Amino acid sequence: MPLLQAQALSRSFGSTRALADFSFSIDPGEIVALMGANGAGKSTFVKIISGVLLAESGSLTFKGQSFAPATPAEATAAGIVTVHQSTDLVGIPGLTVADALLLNRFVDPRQPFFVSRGRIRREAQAMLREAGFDLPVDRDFADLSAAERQLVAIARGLANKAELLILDEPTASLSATESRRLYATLLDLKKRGIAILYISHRTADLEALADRVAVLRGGRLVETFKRPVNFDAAIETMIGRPLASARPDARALTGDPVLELSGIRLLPGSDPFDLTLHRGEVVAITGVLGAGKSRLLSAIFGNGKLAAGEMRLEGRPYVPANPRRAVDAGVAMAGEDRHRSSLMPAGWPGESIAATISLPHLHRWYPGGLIRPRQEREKAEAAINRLGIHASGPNASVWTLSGGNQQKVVLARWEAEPGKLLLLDEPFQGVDVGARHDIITAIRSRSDRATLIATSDPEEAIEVADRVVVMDHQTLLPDRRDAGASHDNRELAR
Ligand SMILES: Nc1ncnc2c1ncn2[C@@H]1O[C@H](COP(=O)(O)OP(=O)(O)OP(=O)(O)O)[C@@H](O)[C@H]1O
Repeated sequence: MPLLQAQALSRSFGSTRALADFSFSIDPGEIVALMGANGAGKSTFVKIISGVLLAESGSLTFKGQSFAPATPAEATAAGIVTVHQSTDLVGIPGLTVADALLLNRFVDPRQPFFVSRGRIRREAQAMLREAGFDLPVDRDFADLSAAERQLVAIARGLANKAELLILDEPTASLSATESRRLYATLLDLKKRGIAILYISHRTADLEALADRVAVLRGGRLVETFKRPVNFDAAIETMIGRPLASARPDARALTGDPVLELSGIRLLPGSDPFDLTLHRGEVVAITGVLGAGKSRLLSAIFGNGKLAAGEMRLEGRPYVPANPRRAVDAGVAMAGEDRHRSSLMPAGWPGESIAATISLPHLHRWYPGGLIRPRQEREKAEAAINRLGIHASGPNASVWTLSGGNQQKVVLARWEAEPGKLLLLDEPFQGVDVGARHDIITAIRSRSDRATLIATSDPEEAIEVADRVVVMDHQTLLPDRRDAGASHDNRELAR
């Protein structure tokens, strides 16, 4: 008997059919992946089975019983646990691993939880033992790696007696090593009969884990692929057309130097390094979380100071006092955290796609301070077509878009603009394979600027860049620091 069965589920938002006649089932101990372009309806399905949204029609059964959770608490009580990325707890000072594990209990008004530290530690240790994870309960939660935080979130879910675990892009910010650790844990849970519904745009994840891959397009289930999955065919089914060769040839470095970094120390004690970016070139920096990738990009963008070293932009000394100065000098950046740094809050006047795209350009496009809505709309329409943004139009709120489509709007701000240097920090988080390919093609077609991309995914680095450099402990790895040699870093990046 299937653990969960969905029959002809449908759900619309205004004129958008997010899910249409969607039927699906998953057995105990099975890992099924949902694959679909941005906006295909994956999250909508997950929200219906986890009690966040109601379907307009269709039905669900769970363990043979009819099932229609009206709240997330109801779904969790039945054994359906959704693991969200647990980065949100990082900002709470003094929170230990034990606290993070038992957090739901502290805030549950029906079950006040006034207990000693000793009991909190013991309960947390029991939860970790039960999950089979080895984590120190007294460590500061903020000091954990992204993979460890993910494990805390899973252990919390399992303590709720999960029978179906839903993971939405759990590896989005994990390095290859951290991802492999997570795979081993998930395969172990599978052996124990727990079913896992897995959403990811990384084919490496699906290759390692999925018994079946269910492909969605336009809210419908179009095809299910069994292991061993032919991913080329699955991707073609997902985007509805063949994907041209995904790995562009690396090009020779013929352009002039655009950015020259010499003797850079990111922190006072870290090792110095040099790096030169040439016009027309795309360079990717990869490395584990905390290696210093974001710190370097931020410093180049005028956010945060270098401990030592010199930067030159087109041959001239470059010392940006702040991001505004960096933009004026021809440097643009799309940051890692789209929610905090890139989108206007819902309900603000600037939350439309058109306004989001034009916001940072206002002082250049409208020197007189005049907003020209028509121009703004045209820019947005062009971006919607170019990047395949799934939206009702340029005036749609960015908050009604699926995660991957929000990310495309953030990229659209700079991707087609003139400039000397484009900095992208984890630019493809949540972006589907088809769209990523189109964006990479657009980025690589620019011969007038250099692009520096930070990504935790070595495969992505190899796919996008002419050169891959590896960062660790706030420095670029020795012997591979600059031009020429760096092609070999493809090997190293793996
Ligand atoms: N609250 C909402 N209001 C309006 N439209 C919505 C809302 N939630 C989802 N949609 C629309 O429903 C469609 C499906 O969205 P969904 O989030 O399920 O896609 P997804 O497959 O999870 O995409 P992604 O890979 O980008 O996360 C999209 O077109 C989205 O814009």
